[in-house]
Amino acid sequence: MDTILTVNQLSVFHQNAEHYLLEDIHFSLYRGQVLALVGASGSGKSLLAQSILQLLPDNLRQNGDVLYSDRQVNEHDRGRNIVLIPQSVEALDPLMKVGKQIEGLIQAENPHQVMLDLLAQLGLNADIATRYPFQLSGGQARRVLATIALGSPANVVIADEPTPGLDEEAKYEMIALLKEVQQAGKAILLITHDFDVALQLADQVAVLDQGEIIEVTDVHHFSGDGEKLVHPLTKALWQSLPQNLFIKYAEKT
Ligand SMILES: Nc1ncnc2c1ncn2[C@@H]1O[C@H](COP(=O)(O)OP(=O)(O)OP(=O)(O)O)[C@@H](O)[C@H]1O
Ligand code: NI
Repeated sequence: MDTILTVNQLSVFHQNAEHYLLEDIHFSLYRGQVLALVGASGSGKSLLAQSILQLLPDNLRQNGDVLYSDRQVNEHDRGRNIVLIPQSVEALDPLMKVGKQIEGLIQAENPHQVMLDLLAQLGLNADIATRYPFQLSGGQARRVLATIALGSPANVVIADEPTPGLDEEAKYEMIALLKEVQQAGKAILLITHDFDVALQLADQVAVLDQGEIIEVTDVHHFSGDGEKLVHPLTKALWQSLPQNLFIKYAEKT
């Protein structure tokens, strides 16, 4: 398969300390693939996204490799080759109309038309383009964020916690939006602590624990008793899903 993003021996640490926040991270993301990165709160998921995007806070440093198409990622890749779906519309410019912000990302001869097509594709009325971010409903906002990923020329999309605090319906809408992004041929690094969302979207799942990746595995390995999973924590994660607790209970009775 064709690798689009490779992370190799990546570490992130405090400027003045020996302590590692991420240690020896390695994985590959293939063209058109969804890799879910799961892990508990504080395990380092967002830091990993920031280090891939070269956006770490000033007090942190990184070393190791982040390769886009076999060369080191740099700031110019941001937005062009690798794009972040922000967690909320708060990441948008509050003073600029939504349509202009989407258009700004589109590299096509007629960005306005492409923007209108994308809105229509996602079931949004064209007048959304004339609104400011604060004038969007929650559902509209999520779709606008998805247009950012679809409109950008980037082949790699990083989605950091796209489904926090959403009710079931909104969660499934976000999953459907991300599927559209994937069908557009983009690779997605899906960061989530909602393991259920990861299983619905991902081809591969990487499990992060205290700054280290303990397992990268095919999503199909999450089946049965988890006998194809290697690390005890990965197995525990699988077995803790509500539907699996039910299976265990049913087997015992
Ligand atoms: N700028 C920083 N300086 C020092 N430590 C930081 C900084 N940013 C994050 N950390 C620490 O790094 C660890 C990983 O944080 P990170 O935000 O990546 O976690 P996460 O897995 O995304 O968690 P969540 O699921 O809650 O978003 C945490 O212990 C956090 O306190
Ligand atoms: Ni986070």
